Amino acid sequence: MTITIALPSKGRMKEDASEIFSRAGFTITSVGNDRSYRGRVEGRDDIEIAFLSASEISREIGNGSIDFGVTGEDLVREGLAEADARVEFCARLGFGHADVVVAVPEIWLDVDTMADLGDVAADFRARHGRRLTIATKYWRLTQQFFSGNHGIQLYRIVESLGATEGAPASGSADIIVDITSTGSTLHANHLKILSDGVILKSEACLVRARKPEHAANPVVAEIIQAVRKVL
Ligand SMILES: Nc1ncnc2c1ncn2[C@@H]1O[C@H](COP(=O)(O)OP(=O)(O)OP(=O)(O)O)[C@@H](O)[C@H]1O
Ligand SMILES: O=P(O)(O)OC[C@H]1O[C@H](OP(=O)(O)OP(=O)(O)O)[C@H](O)[C@@H]1O
Repeated sequence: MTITIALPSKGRMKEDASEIFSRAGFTITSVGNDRSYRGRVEGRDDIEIAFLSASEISREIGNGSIDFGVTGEDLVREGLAEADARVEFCARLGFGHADVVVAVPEIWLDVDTMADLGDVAADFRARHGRRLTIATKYWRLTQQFFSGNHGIQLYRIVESLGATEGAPASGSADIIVDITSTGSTLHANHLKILSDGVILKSEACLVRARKPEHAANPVVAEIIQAVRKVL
């Protein structure tokens, strides 16, 4: 059985992901021309490479159409219910670091923790005639964290597909859940992270779709071991 590994075709993870595989002894070349979305590993007919975007990789790993992928943990956990049952996080690769955080306007001086935010959410309708709104593209992680971990039920998610940090200033939401790496975008938008508001510390991971046939395939273990060795 051929094993398919999906690597980011563009974006911030592309170079680092290919580099790790070449250090691990898998030299990747594109099939056809440089813009091709398929590749191969030199000297290996038992491995295929697919070049996809980081978000596509998390989707394809979820439906099992690829065996391995390199993508952000945030994208996998957001894209997949029961992620740990369906995929294995084989290795954390040390790049693509980003924290998924809850951030509120800096001027909310009395709000520093999720418990404080829970109090705000409970009073919100009485004070403002509507629920607290959260701008995010991380629906699943937000619901798990607010409702599951912190018992906060009174909020409404407003879908944001870009410039999430601008939502409180523009009035389209009260607070946000988004990723941050240097913190400069939050700072520029006068937002602060709650002290216990880090939902997930994400980085690029080697992820495997859990498939029964992998147990009998030595190439699967070989790939995991070779990558772990160069970290
Ligand atoms: N500063 C950052 N901004 C956004 N994502 C970051 C940042 N740092 C690391 N990442 C991680 O990079 C991944 C997203 O990468 P990228 O934007 O290249 O992929 P994508 O979502 O497939 O791209 P696109 O949205 O253009 O299709 C996520 O896992 C995210 O956590
Ligand atoms: O904490 P910081 O270092 O400021 O980084 C965080 C920001 O970077 C990303 O946006 P980016 O401009 O990269 O665009 P994207 O959302 O399209 O990836 C992300 O969506 C945040 O807005």
